[in-house]
Amino acid sequence: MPGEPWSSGVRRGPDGALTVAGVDVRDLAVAQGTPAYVLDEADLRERARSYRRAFEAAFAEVGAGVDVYYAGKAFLSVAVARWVHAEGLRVDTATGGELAVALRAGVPGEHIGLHGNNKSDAEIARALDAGVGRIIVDSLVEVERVAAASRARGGAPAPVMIRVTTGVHAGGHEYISTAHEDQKFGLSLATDGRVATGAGSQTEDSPAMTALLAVLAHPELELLGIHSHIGSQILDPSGFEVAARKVLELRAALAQRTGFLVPEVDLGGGYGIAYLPGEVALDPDRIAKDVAASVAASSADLGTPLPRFSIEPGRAIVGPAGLTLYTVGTVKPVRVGGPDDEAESTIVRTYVSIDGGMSDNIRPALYGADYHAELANRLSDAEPVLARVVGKHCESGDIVVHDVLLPGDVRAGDLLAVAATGAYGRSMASNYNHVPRPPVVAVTDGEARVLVRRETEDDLLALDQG
Ligand SMILES: Cc1ncc(COP(=O)(O)O)c(C=O)c1O
Ligand SMILES: N[C@@H](CCCC[NH3+])C(=O)O
Repeated sequence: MPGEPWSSGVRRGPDGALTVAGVDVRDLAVAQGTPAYVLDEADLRERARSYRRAFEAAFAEVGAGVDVYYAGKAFLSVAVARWVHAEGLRVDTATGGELAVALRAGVPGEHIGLHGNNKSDAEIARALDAGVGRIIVDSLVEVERVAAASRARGGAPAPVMIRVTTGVHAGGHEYISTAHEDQKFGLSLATDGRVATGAGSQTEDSPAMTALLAVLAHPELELLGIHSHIGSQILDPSGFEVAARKVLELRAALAQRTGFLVPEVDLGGGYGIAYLPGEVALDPDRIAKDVAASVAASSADLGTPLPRFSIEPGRAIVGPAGLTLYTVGTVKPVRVGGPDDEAESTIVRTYVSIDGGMSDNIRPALYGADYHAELANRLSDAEPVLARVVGKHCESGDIVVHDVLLPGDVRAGDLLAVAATGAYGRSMASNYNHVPRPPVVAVTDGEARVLVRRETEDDLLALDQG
């Protein structure tokens, strides 16, 4: 330490305690309590900058422009939206709630995109009223719904992208892979026997082509682009190139059919990070160069000029910048294997219970995700034990770290830090067992500042109408 999977501001202080951006975690625990999400601002901003610079440089090299949208679903607060926007990123939102946060942060509407497979009329209306730069349409019915909302406003045509599913399946877990056919997102590129309803065609069209034609048939809509997101926590980048090729083929086919060349292609997010020591995150420079070269080659093959591109990284910007700080409570050795009568071959796992759990990090329970933890308030030379870090919830799957070596003298009152929890931790947190959600505390140049305050029991009781 430091090094992956920790944020770049993590160090061991002279007495062995962790510091983040110059803030001692023991002071943080006293001032903010635990559990607490700790966000290293400089690290987050640097990742935002490096993605933007890498993609701008690589795409400029092949003659294309690119915009980087931060995927707010990973974690969005007003401050984070401001930081990423100040670093030249735009903001991708998935709901009216995320849109509200981006707008509160002062991100201009034209720098915001709105996603969602089931947008409400209110969300569509709010996006149009805010003048969002793009609504990413997820179904054929939504083409009509956005067109009707745009018509009702009578202003400029609403800028839309069509989200397509390319069949490319990438990412760590089925639930976070989003471009295979049998799931709820987007419109398939595969022809499935349906006949196009747009442009008087007699040929069978894919749902994706049908939707593009439907958008073109609506004067209230401006067909801005085609969108593809293939999954999340992707460590093998070849899927991005295959998916991009399929989208560019669709764009060329539409141009051949209608003469309209879609101006933008969004390649989605999904860039994988390191969660464990020894894991290697995708390198933005490498991936940007490879994808840019590949889309340039595909466009040349297809004989179409390059579109403008965009990408939507979430996890890669905020994930490694965050850690969660917990206080250890019960420590319990449990015999988990080996014949009962042969003590020397028995495996003992030490269950280390912390004061949070699946309510602040659902990813291990939901995806089997692995995390890394370290003793944070001190160093110890005690013999390591095989530990499982578990939460306080009434659920045996309430595991935060499946397997980790911790010093054998780990005890109640110690602090544990779990690395790389910045993405999809707070944003997927719940109140299971009426546990209030932890605060998000930013650390910058030796100072700590609360971005999202800790929930209280009063907050929970205030919702209960008796
Ligand atoms: C459409 C879209 N864009 C961007 C993202 C962000 O993905 P990640 O956080 O893996 O970069 C997601 C989530 O997987 C998504 O569904
Ligand atoms: N929530 C997922 C990532 C997003 C899934 C699809 N948009 C995770 O924690 O990995």
